[in-house]
Order: sequence, then C-alpha cells, then structure tokens
Amino acid sequence: MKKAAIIGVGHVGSTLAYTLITRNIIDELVLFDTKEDQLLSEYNDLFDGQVDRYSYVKLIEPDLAELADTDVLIFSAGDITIFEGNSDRFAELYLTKEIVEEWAPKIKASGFKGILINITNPCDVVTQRLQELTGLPKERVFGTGTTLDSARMKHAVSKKFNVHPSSVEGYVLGEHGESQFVAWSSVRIGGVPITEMLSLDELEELEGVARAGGWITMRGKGYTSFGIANQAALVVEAVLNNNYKILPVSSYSEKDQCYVGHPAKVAVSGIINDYHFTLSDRENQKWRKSIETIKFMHSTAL
Ligand SMILES: NC(=O)c1ccc[n+]([C@@H]2O[C@H](COP(=O)([O-])OP(=O)(O)OC[C@H]3O[C@@H](n4cnc5c(N)ncnc54)[C@H](O)[C@@H]3O)[C@@H](O)[C@H]2O)c1
Repeated sequence: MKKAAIIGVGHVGSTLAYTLITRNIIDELVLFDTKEDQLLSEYNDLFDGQVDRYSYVKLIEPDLAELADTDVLIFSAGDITIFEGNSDRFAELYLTKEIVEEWAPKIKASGFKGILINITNPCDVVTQRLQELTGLPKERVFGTGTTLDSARMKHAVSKKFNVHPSSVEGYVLGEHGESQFVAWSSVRIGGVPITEMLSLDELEELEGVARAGGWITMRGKGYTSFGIANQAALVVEAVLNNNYKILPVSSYSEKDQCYVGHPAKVAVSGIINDYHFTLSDRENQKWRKSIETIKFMHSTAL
C-alpha cells in the first residue's frame, strides 16, 4: 500500500491530491488543513472525483497518528494571497516559517519515518527548516526545488524550437526564487547544445520568457497549480516507485551547506546522490549568488 499525506490543501495541495489519485500513484491519502470547512469540501470533491473509476484511493480522515506509516508527506501549507502585488517568494517566509515551527514537532511526535517533500515557499529555506526542526535525516527531506522552473524553461525552449518539451534536456539551478538561473550549458535538443544554436543575447531573452511563465499564470489565476502539481507528482512517483530518477529537487548540498535546487537521484530511501556538473564561469557566479541568497534567507528564519 502506498500512503501519502498532504499538509495544506489549498490550490496546490488539492490539485496535487487529484493528480496523485488520477495517475494511480498512491493507494491511500490523508489531508490536513487549518480551514476545516474547506478541507471537508476537498475530501468530498475528491471522493466524487473517483466515482466510476476502475481504481480507488482510500481517503483517510485527518489524524496525526496516520503519519506513523505514511510513505510520503507533502508540505504545501501557506497563503498564496501574500503574493498579490509582490513577486518575490521570500515574502511568504514570515508566515511559512511559523507554519513549519507549528508542524515540525507534530511530524516528529507522530513517528513519521517516510520521505518529506516540501513545496511551500520560499522552497529551499522552508525545506531546510523542516529538516532542522523535524530532525529527520537530510536525505529524507527535500523540496520540489527547480523542477517547476526547469519545466518552464523546457516550455519556453520547446516553443522556440517547435519540439516536444520532453525532448528538451537541461536544468534551471539554484533558489526556487529570484536568484535562480538557467544553466544553459546543460540544455540540449536532440543532443545538440543550445549554446551552439543561439547567441548569448538570444539565450538571455529566452531565459526572460521562461521566468515570465510563472507570473503569466499568477496574473490571471492568482495562483499556480497544474505545473507544480505535475512536477510534485513526478517527484512522489519517483520516490514510491524507487525509480532512481534524476530530478532538480532542492536537496542538501554538502559542498554549499544548504538546500538548493540541483539534480539529485531520487529513490524510496530519499536522495541517494546529488550531482554538480561543470558550470561556465558566468553560471558559477550565478550559483554562488543564489547560494548566498538562500543562506541569507535562512538566517532570517532562525
Ligand atoms: N515550490 C513551488 O514550485 C511552488 C509552486 C506554487 C506554489 N508554491 C507554494 O505552495 C504553497 C501553497 O500554495 P497555494 O496556492 O496552494 O496556497 P493557498 O493559499 O491556496 O493554500 C494554502 C493552504 O495552506 C493552509 N494552511 C495555512 N496554514 C496552515 C497550517 N498552519 N496548517 C495546515 N494548513 C495550513 C491554508 O488553509 C490553505 O488551504 C505556497 O507557499 C506557495 O507559495 C510553491
């Protein structure tokens, strides 16, 4: 039985719940949220959403004791309205650090032994605080990191070259936030480095398009949900299927002494290896800047 739990069932948590159910990734699901009415509605709707389906995911009432045998716990609590008129994910930290401080002791006391995956922003710092305050091994706590940003880069590149987005390889690295950057040296289409096909100016323009992707979604909807739910579901699936997929999650970088989005091998035991490929001098500078940004944000959350 593959059991998942989600803390924070707003736009992201509810979309992820439905994605996990409809893709047959899990067998059992427990949901937690402070808004009881909303939570009841989500349970009801998720039940309705399964009627007449061949398979069925057992929806379990919120109870901390359920965490003891939960395989994957997803943290997506927050308040997206904080971003109205503010485009920096750092803005949410004053609230989300408190939600972490509330939940970490509960997670610890529950006897949870599974994998903790964080989505809540600012993703890297919240992930690090969750690890520090739960005391869970670093390899069993990680964030969605730059998976969504890498997807947005693939979206932009796929349109420019008229190819399927899955045919674009490569990574966005660093903070899931303003200091992230596309590691163009890693991006390839059909095995051909993109740096051989576009000039530096053209790459910068394309990076702007990729970055703007999230804010285009935010502007009209007031939140983003499908992109992150897709990426988070892929991460959950990589854990539960123990498929050793390499994903740009926010995992602990020993060399940088913080959580940061970079490629890592994901398995049922958590992160079993992380990868630091060779960056250009320009990219290296951006990496250092992103690490400094994350460390500064982390220091404000203590
Ligand atoms: N990492 C990413 O790529 C990515 C992408 C999109 C959104 N996010 C982040 O995900 C989080 C959720 O986004 P959203 O759009 O669903 O926000 P939302 O405001 O729609 O939902 C947040 C939910 O968390 C609940 N919540 C708040 N405090 C809680 C607590 N103490 N305990 C339990 N539940 C609590 C709220 O009641 C609400 O239902 C935000 O931090 C957002 O910035 C991250």
